[in-house]
Amino acid sequence: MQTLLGIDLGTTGVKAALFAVEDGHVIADAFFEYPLFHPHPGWAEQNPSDWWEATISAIRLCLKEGASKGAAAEDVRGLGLSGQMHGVVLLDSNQHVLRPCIIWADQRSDAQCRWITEKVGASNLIQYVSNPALTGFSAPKLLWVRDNEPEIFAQARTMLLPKDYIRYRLTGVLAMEISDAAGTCLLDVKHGNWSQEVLAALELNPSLLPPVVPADAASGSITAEVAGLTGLRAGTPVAGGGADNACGAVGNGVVEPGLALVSVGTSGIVLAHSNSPQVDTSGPVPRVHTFNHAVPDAWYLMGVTQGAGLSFRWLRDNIGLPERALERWTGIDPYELLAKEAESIPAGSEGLIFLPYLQGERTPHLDAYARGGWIGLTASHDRRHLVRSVLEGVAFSLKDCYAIIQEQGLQLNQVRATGGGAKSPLWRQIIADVLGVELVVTNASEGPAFGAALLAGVAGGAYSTVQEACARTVQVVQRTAPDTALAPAYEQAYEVYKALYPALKPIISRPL
Ligand SMILES: Nc1ncnc2c1ncn2[C@@H]1O[C@H](COP(=O)(O)OP(=O)(O)O)[C@@H](O)[C@H]1O
Ligand SMILES: O=C(CO)[C@@H](O)[C@H](O)COP(=O)(O)O
Repeated sequence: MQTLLGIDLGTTGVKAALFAVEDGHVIADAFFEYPLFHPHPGWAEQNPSDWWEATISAIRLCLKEGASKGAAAEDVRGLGLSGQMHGVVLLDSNQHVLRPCIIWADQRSDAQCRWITEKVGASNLIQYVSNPALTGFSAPKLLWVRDNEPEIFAQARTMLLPKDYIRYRLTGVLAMEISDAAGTCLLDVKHGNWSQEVLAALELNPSLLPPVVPADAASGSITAEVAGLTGLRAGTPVAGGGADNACGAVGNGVVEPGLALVSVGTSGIVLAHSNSPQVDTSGPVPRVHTFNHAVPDAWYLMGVTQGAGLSFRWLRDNIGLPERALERWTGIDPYELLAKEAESIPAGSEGLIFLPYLQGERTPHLDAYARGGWIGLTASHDRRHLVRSVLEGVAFSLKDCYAIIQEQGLQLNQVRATGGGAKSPLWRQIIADVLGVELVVTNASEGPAFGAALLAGVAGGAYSTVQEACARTVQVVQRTAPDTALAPAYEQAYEVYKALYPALKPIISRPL
């Protein structure tokens, strides 16, 4: 059987999944977690060596399960990589990692964002890279290292993004794939090459950046050493792959105008496919990002909620302790138990509002220092209200993203839902109700790993284009219609939610 292997290097862990070329069905999968470190409030780091070990373990386990079902490792036609965006991995002249990766969620580089904006000029920056300087992006993180760890920066010869580091370990090739490179704030997103203007203004040596490679073509192949470690055939092609959100879009068939994606992972996003690199010009600074898609000559507009699934995970780990304990004995998913409790509370959580700004916020506030919280607590609220209000608060933040995307004049015919949070029927329903739109779920249960595998299929010639790959393999399996009877309750709660950030900004937006 001809197969494709997709790897998704997420924030929580890495997934490897094996798919049939013919119809995209899942043959086997494996998932390994790794730690996330917060050495200071607002900082977020991971160890590339943890990613690498987990990736090898996931590939081995996935291929073992595949072999037991008749899918031999030697028949893997190609491997595709997807990963969390924006993280900075620095390598020295021997390609050794110099420090832990500063990941997308890290908020330490606000001063560097202001410096970039001043040096390049706010409007020039939009002209050159189509996006403002935000703490989430890579360039400010790189400059933070230059400003604060000069001895490490002096040794740095190459900057890679998380999944591109895994590419290097799998193939020996140093490259940055285009949809991920778009999130560095150094890529000319309109033309798909490094912005020499921005590099010069920031006094960055262009040799730090590896070549930009396409998403749907081979970028290298599995080395003999990795073949020995995993059972893959040496020489198996490794496609460029894509940023996790771009691969999530491909895996869900969001590869043409009119389609949008809502993803509830650690972060939450709303993205819409676009055939041009259009930028949000309705405010002083673009509040949604313009990035290259993993589809050639296409882009997407994307709004980001920094703490979507993160908020629910925080609640599970700090308030859902009984459910966590029960999980150890019964294996029952604590998220499901907590969501069950929330079902008994009416829409709007009886006036309790949660602000999900646990690691700052991007869309719409672009505020690295924003902090979260509950507002409106009364003695009649109980734990169930806490849970429901978290799910609703994340949905309100996604509505902020969706509203700005709608303002861009893109015709949106269908919104597809994906990510760990979208597995929950209650959370999906709340998001559909709050956005006032039907949410469609596809068979892409493996999310970005599926998209990455489809890109490998295009690279290896199994499919002629990304669109053809999606047409052959992606199907709609479920629809969640908005409950119009609940619209007034949610609209009322959203009005309060929207008023809270500006009112509380002087108190909740303070350097950490
Ligand atoms: N059964 C579930 N019900 C509701 N939310 C869930 C469930 N399982 C996972 N999640 C949410 O999904 C998040 C992880 O999503 P995932 O797409 O795996 O994230 P990432 O790509 O960031 O690692 C968790 O933080 C949690 O909030
Ligand atoms: O920073 C962004 C997008 O700009 C995040 O979406 C990261 O790409 C991480 O994604 P998840 O791990 O939450 O899926």
